[in-house]
Amino acid sequence: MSSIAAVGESYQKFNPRAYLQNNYMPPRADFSSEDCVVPWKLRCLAEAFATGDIHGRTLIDVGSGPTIYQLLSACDHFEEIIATDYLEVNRAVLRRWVQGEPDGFDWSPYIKHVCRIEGKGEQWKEKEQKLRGKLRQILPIDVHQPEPLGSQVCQPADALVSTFCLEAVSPDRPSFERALSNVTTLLKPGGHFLLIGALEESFYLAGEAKLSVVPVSEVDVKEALSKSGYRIHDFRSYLMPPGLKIGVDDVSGVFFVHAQKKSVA
Ligand SMILES: C[S@@+](CC[C@H](N)C(=O)[O-])C[C@H]1O[C@@H](n2cnc3c(N)ncnc32)[C@H](O)[C@@H]1O
Ligand SMILES: O=[N+]([O-])c1ccc2c(c1)CN[C@@H](CO)C2
Repeated sequence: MSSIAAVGESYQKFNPRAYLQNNYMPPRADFSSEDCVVPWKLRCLAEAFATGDIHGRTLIDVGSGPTIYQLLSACDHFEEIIATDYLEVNRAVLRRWVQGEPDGFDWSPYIKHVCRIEGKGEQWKEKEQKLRGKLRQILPIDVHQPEPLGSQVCQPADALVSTFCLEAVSPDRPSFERALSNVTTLLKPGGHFLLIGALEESFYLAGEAKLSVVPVSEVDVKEALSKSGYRIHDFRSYLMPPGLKIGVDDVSGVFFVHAQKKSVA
């Protein structure tokens, strides 16, 4: 079995609820301290969109998983947001959230926090409804395919977001770079890409699943982006404090990149 096929096989055991419990509940989701990793991620995204440089008709989120936090600051700047994931179990979690089904994960602390740091006086229920209204497509994706969205005819998006996907689904660095190149075909020239990921991580747990991760450094990420024809506007790193190393992975830190796909020269 190819190493990429092995990755796909390992994801069959991925448990969304366990994944959310591990990464999106306290201690990693502690909104009382700006030093905590989840507020840091939300601030990076809010500040990137607050520049006003990133806007348009369509934004695609690559490898959404069972989470929506990564779209909260985007939803004011795009008419349509397309979420994507490899697993139906994750796409179903997102569909249930969009439909407002009661038994899902409680994202309200995240929505309240983003409304607070955006400082526009927006009510959290307003932002929740706005995102639900814009999240119109939840599509299957495979970043290892040259056309990651397959036959779904999608005109290139104005922007991409992707959080903790590429390194978590690539068996090695060449595969990581190819996946980035593949997803870049989804983005129009001049389009913006907001990428968040794990630094120097080799595995993470999601219930029964133990997923392999290709360890990447800042330099690796910058090199991959440069090879795929991006200009980097902003690159930030967060060092995972010992108190947030809770055994669910061996992540050393988190990176945030605001990159722009060069227009054809
Ligand atoms: C670590 S999770 C990231 C979830 C979410 N974006 C976040 O910020 O927590 C990685 C996601 O990549 C998805 N995935 C697995 N294989 C993939 C592939 N070949 N192409 C695209 N996504 C894939 C998984 O289903 C999972 O939802
Ligand atoms: O600290 N965090 O907020 C956080 C959130 C999600 C994830 C991590 C850390 C580390 N592992 C990745 C999967 O490779 C998923």
